[in-house]
Amino acid sequence: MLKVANNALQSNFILLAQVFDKLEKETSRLKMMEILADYFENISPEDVRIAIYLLSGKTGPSFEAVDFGVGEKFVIESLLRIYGGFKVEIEDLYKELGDLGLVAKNIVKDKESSLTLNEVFSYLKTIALTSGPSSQDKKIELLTEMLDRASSLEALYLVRIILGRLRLGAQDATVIEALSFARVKSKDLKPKIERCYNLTSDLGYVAYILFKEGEEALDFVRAIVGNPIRMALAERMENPEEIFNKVGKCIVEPKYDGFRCQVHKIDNKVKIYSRNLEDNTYMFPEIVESTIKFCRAKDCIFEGEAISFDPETLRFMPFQITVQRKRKHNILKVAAKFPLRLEVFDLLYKDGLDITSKPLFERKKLLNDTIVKNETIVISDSYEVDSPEKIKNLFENYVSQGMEGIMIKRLDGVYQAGSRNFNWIKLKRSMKQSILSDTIDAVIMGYFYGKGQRIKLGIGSLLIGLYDPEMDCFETIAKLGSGFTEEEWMELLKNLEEIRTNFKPNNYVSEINPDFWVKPKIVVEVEADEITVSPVHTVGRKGLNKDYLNNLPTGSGFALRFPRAKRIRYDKSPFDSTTPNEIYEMYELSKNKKSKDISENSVNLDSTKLLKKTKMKDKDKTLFD
Ligand SMILES: Nc1ncnc2c1ncn2[C@@H]1O[C@H](COP(=O)(O)OP(=O)(O)OP(=O)(O)O)[C@@H](O)[C@H]1O
Repeated sequence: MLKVANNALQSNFILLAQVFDKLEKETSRLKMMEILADYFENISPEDVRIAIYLLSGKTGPSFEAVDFGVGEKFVIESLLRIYGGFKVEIEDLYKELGDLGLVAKNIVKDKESSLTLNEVFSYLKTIALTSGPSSQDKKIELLTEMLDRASSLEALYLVRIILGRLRLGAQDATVIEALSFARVKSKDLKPKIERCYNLTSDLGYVAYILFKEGEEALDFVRAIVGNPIRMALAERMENPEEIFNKVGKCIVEPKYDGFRCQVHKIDNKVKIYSRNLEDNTYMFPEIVESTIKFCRAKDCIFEGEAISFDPETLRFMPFQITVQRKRKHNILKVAAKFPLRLEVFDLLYKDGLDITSKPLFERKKLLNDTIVKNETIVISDSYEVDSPEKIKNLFENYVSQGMEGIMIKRLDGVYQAGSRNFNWIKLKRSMKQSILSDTIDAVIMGYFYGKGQRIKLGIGSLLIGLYDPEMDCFETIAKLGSGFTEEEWMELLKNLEEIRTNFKPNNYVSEINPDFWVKPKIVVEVEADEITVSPVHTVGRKGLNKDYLNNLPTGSGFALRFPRAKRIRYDKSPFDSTTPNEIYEMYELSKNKKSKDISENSVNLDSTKLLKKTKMKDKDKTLFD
C-alpha cells in the first residue's frame, strides 16, 4: 500500500468529494464561492494547496501538463478487480450511464473511507509518474488500491479526475474570492491574491503562503523562474494624439503578427510559454538553442514575438505558417522551409531578481545587456518618441511594411502581469479600416447543422460567445457562418465533434439552442462590421447592465453584426477571450467613430499592394510578409 506520512491535521478526501458534489449541483457563482470559502477555512494550508490543484483535476498548477496515462480500459480493469463480476456487465453499465465516474460510484461499495487528501494526492502523483516497462500493471494496481479504499462518492470523482473529466465550473476568479473570504470574510484580499497569482500562475502556492504565513507575506511574493508570468496585455486606442495625451513620451515598437513567447532560462534549461501559459517549448527548438548560447544570464525570463520568415525574400510569413509548428511532426519540416526569429521586447527577470516592477526604460536597458547579438533572438525595433506626429509616422511606416500596426508603451510603465491597461496600447491597421476597433476572440459554444450547400458538410454555423470573468460564465455574442473555407469547416467539425456534449454546460448563458453544444475549448478570432445592442445575445447582460447600460432596455446584451471568422486562435484559452468590458469599450469607441468623418482618418491600407512595392533592404529591420 502507498505510504504517506500521517499527520493529525490532515483532512479526509471525502470532504473535498462533498465539495465537488455541491459545486456540481450549484449554478450560482456566489454560492460556489461560499462553499469553497467554508471548506478552505477548515483545512490546513497544505490541504488548501492540494485542494486547489485537485479542483482543476490536476496535481500541480494549471501550467504543468499532467498525464495520468490512464485510459478508460484501465479504469474498467480496475473496477472489474473490485467488482469481481463480468467485464461485460461493467461495459453495459457504462453504456447505460455514459460516465465511468458514475459506473465507479455504482460499483464501489459505499463505506466509511479513511483516505486523506494527501494520500489521494500521492496516489495520483505516483500514477502520473509511473512509467517504463510494466507501468500499465502498476498504474492499474495503484488505481485499484485507491478506488478500493474509497467511498462511492469519492470513487466517482477519482475516476473523473484520472480520466481528465472533472468539470466543476468553479474558475480561478471564484477560487480567489473564496480564499479571500476564508481568510478575512470579505473580498479585500482579492487584489493581493491576484497580484501573486499573476506573477506565479500557481494559485495553490499563493494560497499556501496566505494560510501558512498570513496576508502580509503576500507582499513578498515574486515571480519564479520556470513558472509562467501571466502576460501583460494592451488596451486599444485609435488616435495618435489621444494616445500621446494619455502616455506622454513613450516607446513605439512594431506589432508583429506572430506567436507570443515567454522564454524562461533556468541554468541551461529553457521553457517557452504561450499567450495562454501552455508549455510550447517543443515548437521552437531554434529559440531554445539560441537562448542557451546567447543569453548572458544564469536565470532569466524574457518575452517576444516568434515569427517565421522566408529565408530567400526575408519576408515575415503570416501567423498561419508559424502556427503550423503546433503539430509536432511538422516542426522540422516547417523550420527548414521557414526559419524563425524571436523579436524580443521585454525582460521580466534576471539572475534572481524579479524586475517586473521596474520601469520599461530600465528593463529595456537590462535586456540589451542580456542578449548577445545573434540571428534568432533579436531585440525588437523600439523608438523613444516625444510627439503624436512621430507615433503617426511610425504607424504609417510599419503598416506600409505590412505590419499589423504598432505597440505604444509607457516609458515608465511597469510590467503589469495578467492585466490589460494603458501601459501598453495597440494601434492596429484594422482599427483604421473599420468602424470596429479590433477583432474579437470568441469561444465556440455550439454549432448548427448546415443548410443549403452546407448540408453535405454537416455544419453550417457556430454559436460563439465570450467568457465573462465577472460572472464566471460564457455568454453568447453571435452566430458565425462565414469566413472559413470548406476545408477549414471540415477540420473544425472534426475538432468540435471531440468536444461535443449532450447537455448545455451549466456555465453557459444562452437564449439560443444550437443543434449541438460543445465544451468551451476553441477560440476563434472574428471580424465584424459593428457591435450592436441585442435582445437575444447575452454578452454583458448581467455584468455590465448595472454600471453602463442604464439607458438600454433591461435584458439587452451585445451582438456582432456581420461577423466573419479570421482564424482559429490555438494560442488562446477560452478564458482569454475578449471580455464583455472590452466589447463595451469597443462599442463606445465605434459610436464616437461613426459620428466622425471616417474617410478623413482612413489611409490606403491595401497591404498586398504595399507589400509588392516595398523592397527588401536591411536584413535586420525589414522582414515582413
Ligand atoms: N512589440 C510588441 N509588444 C508586445 N506585444 C506584441 C508586440 N508585437 C506583437 N505583439 C503581440 O500582440 C499581441 C496583442 O495584440 P492583439 O490584440 O493582436 O492580440 P490578441 O491576442 O488578440 O490580444 P491580447 O493579447 O491583447 O488579448 C500580444 O499578445 C503579442 O503577442
